[in-house]
Parts: sequence; structure tokens; C-alpha cells
Amino acid sequence: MTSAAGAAIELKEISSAKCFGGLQKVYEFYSNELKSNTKFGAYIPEGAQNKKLPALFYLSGLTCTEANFIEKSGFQRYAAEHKIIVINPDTSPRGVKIEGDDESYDFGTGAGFYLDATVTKWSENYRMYSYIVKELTGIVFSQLPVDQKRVGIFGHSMGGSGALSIGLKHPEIFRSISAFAPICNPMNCQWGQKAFTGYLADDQSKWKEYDATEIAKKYDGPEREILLDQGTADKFYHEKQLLPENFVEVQNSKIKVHFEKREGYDHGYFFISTFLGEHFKFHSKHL
Ligand SMILES: N[C@@H](CCC(=O)N[C@@H](CS)C(=O)NCC(=O)O)C(=O)O
Repeated sequence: MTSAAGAAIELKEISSAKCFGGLQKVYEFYSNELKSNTKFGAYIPEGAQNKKLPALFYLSGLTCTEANFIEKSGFQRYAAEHKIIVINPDTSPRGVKIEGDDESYDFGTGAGFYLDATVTKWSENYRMYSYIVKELTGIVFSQLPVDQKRVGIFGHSMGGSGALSIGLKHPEIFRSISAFAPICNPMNCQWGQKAFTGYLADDQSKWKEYDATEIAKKYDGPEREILLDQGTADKFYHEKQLLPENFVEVQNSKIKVHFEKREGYDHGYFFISTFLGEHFKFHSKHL
């Protein structure tokens, strides 16, 4: 979808609250990609009335809706300080009732994995990749005061996988990338193998299209510095669901990874909120 098409989509404002001088909003609309209603958060700092501001898209992890990041991270303080609009979508289609979509926390509802499913049962609705890259960007660029030339992406866990893969696949949209405890090499971990088998069947060439480490190996776009934070007490890191070292190893002349291991931090929002300020500083420098 282009931003012109995005302009025609009607957004319903679900809530709006003043926060650090700006407004934390939640919008809902009917997504043509997800064939269902979907919500997203939009934090608009003070000052956006007069000029267009840079924007950051934040992708959440397994089990999250748009609410987790809005309510638990405290990001609004940094977005207000750096004057950055923050957009955060849901993690899957909702309310579409596909058999099996609620059987586990790591597949189906709350676990869209930011890909376009090819398996028939899921392919009508589970199109989170196209939703983010085409539809949501089209809407945001046409309806919110965003400077399209200054847009970055970040995320957590499954959303970190989405941020790394979408950011590297679309350097023309996203100029800066960072991630908290991302699933870096989904083809080689249980979460990823379960999701990719379910959504994409056995075609490994399709899997590679959504695997950040595989995408990085082939990356030939503009030079990118990536900030990657990983807590050392993260149980999913120890269970080898995240595999950040595999991604770091692929660094080349085009991709430089700032890999920060954070002593004693786990996988949750206390970890995210502790290092969020550094991520905003990082994006602000690159946008
Ligand atoms: N529910 C799962 C873990 C899922 C999980 O940790 N999700 C992370 C993203 S991967 C999250 O952000 N959860 C929501 C929250 O902490 O608010 C479990 O019990 O093992």
C-alpha cells in the first residue's frame, strides 16, 4: 500500500492520554492485510503540530498486544525527550478464529512472527510482514506527522526478529535498527522452527526470507550499525532460542553490530526499560 492508499483508511481513536507533554494514543482500523480489525499505539510528542518528526516502529514479542510496550516500558519519557513518534502494532491478527490459533503461546494468536504465511489455513490473515511494511507504514506516513526520511525500527524477542529482518530487508524505509533479546536465527531454534513450519511449511528457502541471520548474510544495502542488547540471565538465551552470537558473527563491511551483554538481566520488561534510553539515543543519532 502507498501512503496515498493509507490516507483513505479510517482510523478510530480508541484512547488518548497526555504523557510527558505528548499524547499516547491507541487507534483501531480494519486491516486489508490481516482481514480483521487491528490496533496500534501511536505516541505523538509535543511539537508535532508544527513540524514533521522522526518515527520509530516498535515490534513486540510473543503473547503481547500493543498494550505491553505502552504500559510497561516507560518509553514515552524518551520519545518526548528526543521528539520521536513511536508506533507499536499488535503481534498477530485478532478474533479471526482459526482452528489451533489459541493452543499455544508461541504460535497463532499473539505470535504472528512478522511474516506472510503461505500455508492455506493461515495465509488469509497471518500477513504481519505485509501489514507492517506496506499497510501500517502507508497509514502512518499519510495520517500522522511523520518525516518519512527519518524512520527507524526496533523490537523485542519475536519483535526483535521482526525488527532485524524487516529493517535489513527495507533500508529504503528504515534507517536505524536495534533490538532487545531478539530471536536472531529462527531457523535454528525451537520457537522459529515451530512457527516457520506452521506458517510456511517445509520450504527452507521461504524460511530464509524471514531469518535475520540469513538476511544479514546477503545484505547489500547501505551501511548499518545495529544495537543489540542481551541480558545474561535471560532463560530463553540459555535455552538457545535467541542465538545472538550467530547474528553477530555475520557482521561484514555493511553491518556493524554493537552487541551489549547486560549482566544479570532477564528477558522481561524490567530489562527493556533499563536500556530503552540508550536505544532512543542510538536511533536519535542515526535518524
Ligand atoms: N509466556 C511465555 C513467555 C512469553 C514471553 O516472555 N513473552 C515476552 C516476549 S517473548 C513478553 O514480552 N511477554 C509479555 C510481557 O512481559 O509483558 C512463558 O511463560 O514462557
